[in-house]
Formats: sequence, structure tokens, C-alpha cells
Amino acid sequence: MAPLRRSNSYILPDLDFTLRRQFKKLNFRPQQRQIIQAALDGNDVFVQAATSFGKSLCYQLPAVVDQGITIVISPLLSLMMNQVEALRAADINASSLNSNTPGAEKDAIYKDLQTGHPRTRLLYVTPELCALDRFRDKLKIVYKQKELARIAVDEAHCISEWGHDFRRDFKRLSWFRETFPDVPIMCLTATANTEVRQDVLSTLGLGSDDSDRLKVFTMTAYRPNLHLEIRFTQDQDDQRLEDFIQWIRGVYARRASEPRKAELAKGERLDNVPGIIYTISRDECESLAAALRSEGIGAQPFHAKLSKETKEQTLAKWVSNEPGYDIIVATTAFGMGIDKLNVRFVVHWRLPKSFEGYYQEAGRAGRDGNAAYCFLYYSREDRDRVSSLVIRDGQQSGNANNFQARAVSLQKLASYCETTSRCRHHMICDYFGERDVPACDYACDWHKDAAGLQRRWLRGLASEDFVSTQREEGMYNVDWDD
Ligand SMILES: Nc1ncnc2c1ncn2[C@@H]1O[C@H](COP(=O)(O)OP(=O)(O)OP(=O)(O)O)[C@@H](O)[C@H]1O
Repeated sequence: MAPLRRSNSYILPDLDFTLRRQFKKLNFRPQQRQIIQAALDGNDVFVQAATSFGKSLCYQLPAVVDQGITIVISPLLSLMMNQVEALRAADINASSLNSNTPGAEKDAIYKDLQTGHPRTRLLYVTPELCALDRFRDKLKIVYKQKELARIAVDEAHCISEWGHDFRRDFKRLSWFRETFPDVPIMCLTATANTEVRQDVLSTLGLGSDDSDRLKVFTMTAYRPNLHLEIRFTQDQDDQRLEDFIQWIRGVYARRASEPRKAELAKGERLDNVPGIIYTISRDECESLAAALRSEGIGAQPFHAKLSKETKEQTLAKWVSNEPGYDIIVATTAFGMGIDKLNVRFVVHWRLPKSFEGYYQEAGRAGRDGNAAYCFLYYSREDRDRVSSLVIRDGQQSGNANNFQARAVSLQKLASYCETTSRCRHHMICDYFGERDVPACDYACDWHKDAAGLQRRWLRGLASEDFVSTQREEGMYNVDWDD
């Protein structure tokens, strides 16, 4: 089917002008213009691009220059808040409807939709809201007036049962194509393999990759500025804390000496090296942050059980580089949607639950394009602990496909960690189904020192025999709470 254009045609303003004037960016990044043009031409668009590529602009700019309202569906409250704030600062009429939206603002948004000619350019909503009649009825009014410009689904991998982050309500987004067949849909994700992509497209009713109306843009997952490394460890010789402290002090020491010292901004603190440490449990999150603080390192915990005020304050201070808030020790998913550009490292204290989760979290580092360090402490005991969690989650969800997909993802992540004969960037691109992988420029442990990596792997891990005996005895059946 050919792209459907809306009947009320008009002249589009110059995209470069809008990019500069409203978004304060000098140039488009490669492919951004093509994606935006495809969207403005009325196509459905699927965008897969690395973390920090600039996917948001691909639906924000069309929303500003096009007529009508763009509905942005996102699973992440932090992303919504962050983006709405940034858009409003740029004088763009954007809002979000979610559990945090104050009552009066909610009423105002519904009133705006009710007119059929909303003034809002971008409305960020959750997939859960999209399933409610109250909201759907308002969209129908807007649609009737030909003011429903586009639906943008961010983190689109959540639609697929084969994705690591499957959310049931995302599946119900099929309603949009069924109800508004001529309204273009845009999907964006950083982490989808071929199977997930096909599933997303068919669930949303966007047809296949070769449909005329659908334009698919898949860019490499490769992030050349991320230095990837695995650090091997085991329960009986667990030196993570000492190792990390030694590493971060080394970083501070290098900043204190020339030539780095001369490069620091005037008055910049030596220990202003923003980073994130991902842990799996709340308890560990608290205890690790406290242990680092007792060593004089500015680390703060961040997890679901902290009060809203504490979380907001911690986040704001971390974002503005305040002393004592250099490192966030967080449970999973922290940082998604938070556009802090100068995160210099992401450490995984334990093995994450999925390959996609690992790479998305690591991708929080180096969004400014400068070098950033990502290392993961891997032990076989943790592999088995995390595996027991994935099995528990699978039993609770009762979704066999999703459980299987998650189990495979975890197994591939463990295998990535234990592989000592290949470039890490290469393995990641392979995982996401890329054939041509750009050369890594000494930005992984294998490229830096393949023999040393092999030695560390041989010495650093507990033997499989030992781990399997422990496993039989149920030693790794944990009940971590994130
Ligand atoms: N053309 C551009 N020129 C300069 N900066 C840009 C451009 N496009 C986007 N950016 C900036 O790049 C950063 C990342 O953009 P964005 O948050 O949209 O990334 P993303 O692709 O959604 O990544 P993630 O999947 O990690 O959230 C933002 O700071 C954004 O302002």
C-alpha cells in the first residue's frame, strides 16, 4: 500500500531552519533527515539505532513542523518527564499524561483533546493509558478532525514477546492501526533483533519490511567510544569493591596529573567523574553506596523503594554534578530517558538479566561521544543466581515465549562474558543481527590484550564443577528485590 497523505496539504517549513531555531542543533546526524522526511511523507517508520543516536528528534521535529498532534507512547516515566521539560524549555507545546501528572493539568489536557483541534504538539502517554476508553474516545474526536498526525512508539521492543522487556499493554497498541488506519505510526528502539522487529511490525499491523508504506531504518548498534571490558570474579575471592575503588582512584589520580589536569575546566573537581553502577538488589544498592561513601567516594543509592523526593533530589544533584553525587548506585533501568551527556562509566556489579538490558544500560555512558568505560563483573555464581531469577520471573508471568526469549538472552550474555577470542563490539553487533561490523579501535578488552584476557578468564572464575555442585544444593536460589 502506498503512503497515505492527509488531505489538508500545506507547505512544510525548512527542516534545517527548525532544527537550528527550535532544537538548537547545527546539523542533522546521518539518517536523521531521511527518517524525518519519511515520516513527514506519511510513511510508517521503523527506526533501530544505537543508544544516544538521537531517535527522539526523529519524531519531535516532525511533530513541530507538521499539523496536528503526535502521541508518543513510552514505558518510561523518567523519559517522559525529561523530554517534556526539554521541549517546553524550547518553547514547544508538550505534555505528558501519567500517574505523576497533577489533576488540574490532566483536566486541561483532556479539555484540549476534546476540542478536536489540540494545541498540544506532543503528548507523551503510557501504553496503559492507551487502553482506556476515556483516552481513546478523546483521540477519536481528534482523529475525526484530521488532527491526529502520528503515533510514535518509543522503546518499541517492549511490544514483542521475544523482546527482553515485553509489556502486555504494548501488545494492545494494535488498536491504533485498527481504529485509525491512515494515521502513520513510528517505532523506535535501540535493541531489537530480526525476530523482535518482525514481531513489532506485525503486532502493530505495519506489514512487512518490504511494504511500500513502511520505511525501515536500521543503523549499527556499534558505539565506538565505549570501552568494553569483562572483569572475572568468584564468590570465594570477591574483590569487586577493592578493585572498583582502586580503579576509580586511578581515574582521579590521572585527572590530577598532567596532561589531563590542564584539560579540566576551571574549578572542576578531580572526583567529578559521573558514573552509574548497576546492581541487582535494593539491599546491595544501599550497602554498596554506603561502602563507597565510607571511602570518601560520592555515591548515592537509587531504587524503587526510595521516596519520590529522595529520588528526584538524587537525580537532580547527579545531573548537575554536585559533590557527593558523582556515582549513582542503581537497580536496573535507572538512567533510561535521562539525557546526561557526560556519564564517564557504567559498571555492572553483577550480570544483568538480558543481553539487551546490558547494552542499553552500558549505552547510558558517553552520550557526548567522548570515551567512556563500561565494565561488568562476571562470576559463574552470579550467572546461576540471575538464571534462578529469570526462571522465577518466567513462572510468574506465565508467558512461555517470553520466558524462552529471556532465557536465551541471558545465556548469550553469559557466553559473551566468557568469550575471550573475539572483539566485544563485534559480538554485540552479531547479537543484533548485523553483518558488517565496523572495526573496533582498541575499545575492548580483547583488542587491548587478548592474552591477558584469556589468563584472567582462566584464573578468575570458579570451576564449573564447583558451581554445579553448589547449584544442586540450591545455593543460588536467590530472592533479590529490585
Ligand atoms: N542532530 C543532532 N545534533 C546534535 N545533537 C543531537 C542531534 N540529534 C540528537 N542530539 C542529541 O543527542 C542526544 C541523544 O538523543 P536521544 O535522547 O534522542 O537519544 P536516543 O537515540 O533516544 O538514545 P537512547 O536510546 O539512549 O535513549 C541528546 O542530547 C540529543 O539532544
